Parts: sequence; structure tokens; C-alpha cells
Amino acid sequence: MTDLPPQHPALPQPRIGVLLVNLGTPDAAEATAVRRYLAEFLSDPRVVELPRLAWKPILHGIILRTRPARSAEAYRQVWTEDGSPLAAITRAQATALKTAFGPDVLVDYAMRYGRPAIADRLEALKEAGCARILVAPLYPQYCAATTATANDAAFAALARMRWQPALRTLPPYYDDPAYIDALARSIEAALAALDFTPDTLVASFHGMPERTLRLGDPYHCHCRKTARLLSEALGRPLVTAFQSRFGKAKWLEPATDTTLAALPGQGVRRVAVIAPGFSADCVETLEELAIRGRETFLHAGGEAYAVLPCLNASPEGIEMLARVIGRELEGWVSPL
Ligand SMILES: C=CC1=C(C)c2cc3[nH]c(cc4nc(cc5[nH]c(cc1n2)c(C)c5CCC(=O)O)C(CCC(=O)O)=C4C)c(C)c3C=C
Ligand SMILES: [Fe+2]
Ligand SMILES: [Fe+2]
Repeated sequence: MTDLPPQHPALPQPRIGVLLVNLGTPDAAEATAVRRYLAEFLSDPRVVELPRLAWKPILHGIILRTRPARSAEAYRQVWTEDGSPLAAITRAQATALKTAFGPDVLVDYAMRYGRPAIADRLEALKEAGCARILVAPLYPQYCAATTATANDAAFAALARMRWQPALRTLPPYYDDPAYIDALARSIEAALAALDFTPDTLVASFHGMPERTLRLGDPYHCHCRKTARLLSEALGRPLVTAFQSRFGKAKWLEPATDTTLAALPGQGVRRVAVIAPGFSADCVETLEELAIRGRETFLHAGGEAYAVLPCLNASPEGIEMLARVIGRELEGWVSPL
């Protein structure tokens, strides 16, 4: 006699899943939703690497009391009919990739903070029969505060499963010719559509505390290499800067806002800004760069200013994602 149940559960037909992951965004452009989102985001020890005992009182006593209202105002200025731009664009990327990969590959998306949660979508892919899943954090440049924490969340979800799918993660693609080429083509097309000729092109990447560079995070080097390769592909110089400073510590320099304020004094009157580190337009590009950056530049004496779109779900962007993701599926499906 055996204790086994008389019948094992039916084995599903194994399938392949791709889970696109981006940072996350509030559910609504109002202070309560923004507070919920920021509380989750800024409690992540991968993002704020201070001892919890020191950080918790600052986060709960100061930041979550003051920042949500200010950030909600920024989100209100960029909110769309489909909700937050980051969520809408990530959804559109997943839809476009479904077409690119065909019926053998299920494509879904999740957010590291907020919804749809990584654990929920991994569970859904597993339920749909995916025995092999590629988790694809959509950050071209590796950073512990973005790539690693997205992967951590996926690994933690698998740690709770009795029957795990096999998991792969997308490596950073900051120097991949497919990425550099897609950026160059998209930027050239956007420049040609402008009603002015910029004197200078500014490449703005999201900033990080400078300390993380000394601790060995490759993020700064990845951003610099992307900028160098992109400058070579475009055949013109780029001014590289880092935006979105947060907190009191020293961040990577030069800062985008001080760079934009200084350029007119150096004789630069017409500027175009690109944000190659963002795979989707979001509050950081649409509000911080396109609204506040414009004010800073024009106030300092600049005459013409434009922020070019991120790769988003453009044909160049989707073709690039299909290539870098498709390559990681090799051995699971025949190369595309
Ligand atoms: C692309 C890479 C990103 C890195 C690196 C990064 C690091 C980082 N960010 C903060 C604090 C904030 N970031 C915020 C928004 C935000 N950040 C990224 C990307 C990176 N962040 C994106 C794509 C977005 C946009 C989200 C959206 O909903 O559109 C915010 C929220 C907005 C605000 O209140 O200003 C904060 C806060 C830290 C502290 C950090 C590294 C330590
Ligand atoms: Fe950020
Ligand atoms: Fe910002």
C-alpha cells in the first residue's frame, strides 16, 4: 500500500513566459496613492541603503508627510487617459512583444512597486503552464536599486512555490549594438522632426548616490559607456548628466538641472535632451525633464528646448527588445 494520492495532478503542456518588469508607479495621481507607492519604494533596502533604524523615522516622519503631495502634482501634469505613462507604455510594450514572439511565448508585465505585482504575474504565468520564464527588468544599465531588486522580487516569489518554473533573467544591455542602434535611429528621426536645430544634445540618466559607485555598482560605468557608444553612432558629442537627485548624500555628477542652467552661459542656446536609460517615458522624463528642465534652461537664457521620446513601444524599441530578449530564450525556443 502507498500513501500517495491515487492520481497525480495532470501535467500541463510546458510553455515559455516573458515577464517585463519596470519600476512601478502610483495607481492614481493623488497624494494617498503616491504615499502608498513611495512607502513601498523607499522602504526597499536596495534603494535606500541606510540602517533601518536611522531611515525609518526620516521616511515616515518627514518624507512620507511632505513628498506625496508634491509628487502627486508632478504626476497630475503627465497623467493620461490610460493612467500613469510608465504603466501605459509598459503595457503597450508587452502587447507589441506578444505579436513579435508569436503564440509559443506568453508575454506579461509587472511592476517592482505597486501593481501588477511581480509575484502575482509569475504565479499567473505558471498557472498558464509556463515551465520556463524569463524575467526582463527593462533597465539597460545595471543598478542594484533597479535591476537587482526586480530580480530579488522574482526569486523571492519562486522561493514560496512548491513547483517552481525554471527562471532566467535579462542581463543589462547598455552596450548592445541593437540598443545603441535603436537609440540612434529613434533620436535621428526625432531630431529631424524638430522645428529647430539644437547646438547641443544632453543625455540625462537617472542619478544614484555617488557612494554606490565606490561600492562597486557598475551603473555609472554602464551609463558612461552607453553615452560614448551613442555619441559615436550619432557622430556628434553628447553632454552626459544625472537627474532626480534625492536626499542629502552626494549624487553622481554633473546634475542635469545645474547642467541645463549653465549651458546658456557657455553659449548654448538650443538644446535637445535625451533619456537613454529610461525604457519608457515617465514622470522623470515628462515632468522633471520636459517641464521643469525647460523652465530651468529658458530661465537661464536658453532659446529653444526639446526632450526627445524614449524608445517606448516604438517600432525601433520593440525590435530591439525582441532581439535582446529573444537571444535569452535560445535553447528554449529556436532563435527568432
Ligand atoms: C532608470 C533607472 C533608475 C534608477 C537608477 C533609480 C534610482 C533611484 N530613484 C530614487 C527615487 C525616486 N525615483 C522616482 C521615480 C522613478 N525612478 C525611475 C528609475 C530609476 N530610479 C523611474 C522610471 C521613475 C518613474 C516612476 C513613474 O511613476 O513614472 C521617484 C518617484 C517620483 C518622485 O517622487 O520624484 C523617486 C522618489 C532613488 C532614491 C534612487 C536610488 C537610490
Ligand atoms: Fe528613481
Ligand atoms: Fe524626479
